[in-house]
Amino acid sequence: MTDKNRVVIFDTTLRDGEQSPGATMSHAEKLEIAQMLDEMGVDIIEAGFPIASEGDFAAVSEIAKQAQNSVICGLARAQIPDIDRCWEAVKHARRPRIHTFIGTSPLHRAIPNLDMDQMAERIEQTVTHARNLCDNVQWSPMDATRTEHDYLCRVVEIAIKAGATTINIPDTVGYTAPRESAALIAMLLERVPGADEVIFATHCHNDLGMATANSLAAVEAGARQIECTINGLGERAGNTALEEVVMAMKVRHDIMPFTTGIDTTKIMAISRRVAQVSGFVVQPNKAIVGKNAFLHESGIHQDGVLKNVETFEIMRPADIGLNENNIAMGKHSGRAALRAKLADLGFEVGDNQLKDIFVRFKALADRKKEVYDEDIVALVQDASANTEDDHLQVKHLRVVCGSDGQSADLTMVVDGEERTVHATGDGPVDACFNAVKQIFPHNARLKLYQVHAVTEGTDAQATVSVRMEEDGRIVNGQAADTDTILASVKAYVGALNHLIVRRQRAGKDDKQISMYSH
Ligand SMILES: CC(=O)SCCNC(=O)CCNC(=O)[C@H](O)C(C)(C)COP(=O)(O)OP(=O)(O)OC[C@H]1O[C@@H](n2cnc3c(N)ncnc32)[C@H](O)[C@@H]1OP(=O)(O)O
Ligand SMILES: CC(C)C(=O)C(=O)O
Repeated sequence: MTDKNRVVIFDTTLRDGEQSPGATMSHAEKLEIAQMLDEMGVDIIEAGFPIASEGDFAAVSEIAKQAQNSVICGLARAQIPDIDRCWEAVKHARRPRIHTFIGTSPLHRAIPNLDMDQMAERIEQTVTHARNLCDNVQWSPMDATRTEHDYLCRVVEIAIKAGATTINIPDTVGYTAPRESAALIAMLLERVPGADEVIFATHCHNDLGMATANSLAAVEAGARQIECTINGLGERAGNTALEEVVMAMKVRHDIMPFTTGIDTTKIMAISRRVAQVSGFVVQPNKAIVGKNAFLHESGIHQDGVLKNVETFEIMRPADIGLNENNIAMGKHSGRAALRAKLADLGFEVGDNQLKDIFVRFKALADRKKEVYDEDIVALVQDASANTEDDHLQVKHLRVVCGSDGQSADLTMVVDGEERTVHATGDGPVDACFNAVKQIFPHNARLKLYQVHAVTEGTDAQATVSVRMEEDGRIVNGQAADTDTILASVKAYVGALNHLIVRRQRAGKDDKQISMYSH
């Protein structure tokens, strides 16, 4: 890399992001997100942890084959079988990378029960092994920010000598603070022989809400790779959010004169898609991608923005791909306007998909006075979440609720066969879910049921997220409708459809599925 101020963006949405409990993505969803990351200019995609499961291995291999520009990286413990498995998956990429790690702090050294010398030897062996397979090797001392400085310098030097080309310094538990984060990188650059021949990376978690600040401080001290995820997805309080560090360096280029290869106009589209496939809704006041990030509601702000937008906006919505070209959508709009609106919102759809979304759009426009951008996003997401190929489909629902009790009459199509049941419950949603369970008996546990109004007004669409768990497998379902109860049933059924696919993929035979469904 020739430009000394170019910061490499390493996205780990598909690895560390997917480690958030419940954020598991399907194979197809991972491929789609990887393609979006590749197209938006992410330098390195950490696509998964190949030894973790057959599914992870398959996803990393496919992403490696599909990637056009990004380096494709897989994670491996400091163990030879992990590294071999990782290489088997990433070797298909035009530009593969192996990322191997081990916890170096006193707390983490105790886990594999290695003393300082034994661990140093393990690092030397495993990094050498990785480098013999691949000429692009990243090494991480996990929990670096709680590792003794002398020992950290010693092991980083060993990793560099063994052939690591990137040294990542993780703040695994989100413990550091900006000044300390900068000082740690500066210390390593100054003390470790060979430090100037590798790239130093920063990998921060957000437990104290400082991941973005800590990452940027590390860059100011000389790190040139930031590890991050879309929407800050990740374990516990998450990882550094890609959109935050990238936009911070763009907007405050005057004091942080660093560049990235990211096409920032693609941020909104990928943020929405990651929120949908992970089931992690973005909080409205989230920096950059929150629904309110560019909204001005109070009079003084509105007055200021009308007179000069810069009074209350430090970046343009268009910079992150937010539509400023307001084509008003309603029941008189046609396919051309819908296609243009979808493109504005970052959705490229084929003719068949457009046809399907258009039918749903017209049905919505008939029911709703105004159709907002958020409604259209919900519509697209609903269309891609619930399709005609699904094993279970909701055909008809009638709900009775009120002070005299609640019941549901539900008709569903199960693998082509129509079934109708009547069920009661503790509330209308409970009655509906009981009806679904009568039609498709299962033992999956409901882990999350969340309703979110897409826009204001009593005719607003509701997006409903459902998360379920069966034998450690976690699946999500999402749906949108102006009828909250119908959206709930569709989301619940969507999660069950994912579960069926997961069971089939895990080798659980179709017999069991049909046994449950009779
Ligand atoms: C900070 C991070 O994000 S690190 C990445 C965390 N991500 C994940 O763990 C997700 C994927 N993980 C998995 O699927 C599983 O944990 C596997 C497949 C990797 C391992 O599964 P298992 O063999 O059943 O081991 P288990 O998870 O119970 O315990 C982890 C083992 O790895 C060892 N280990 C953990 N990290 C490392 C490391 N970096 N290098 C070498 N060994 C390690 C532990 O010592 C323990 O081995 P031990 O029981 O012999 O002491
Ligand atoms: C594997 C490492 C880089 C990690 O995810 C962490 O330390 O948080």
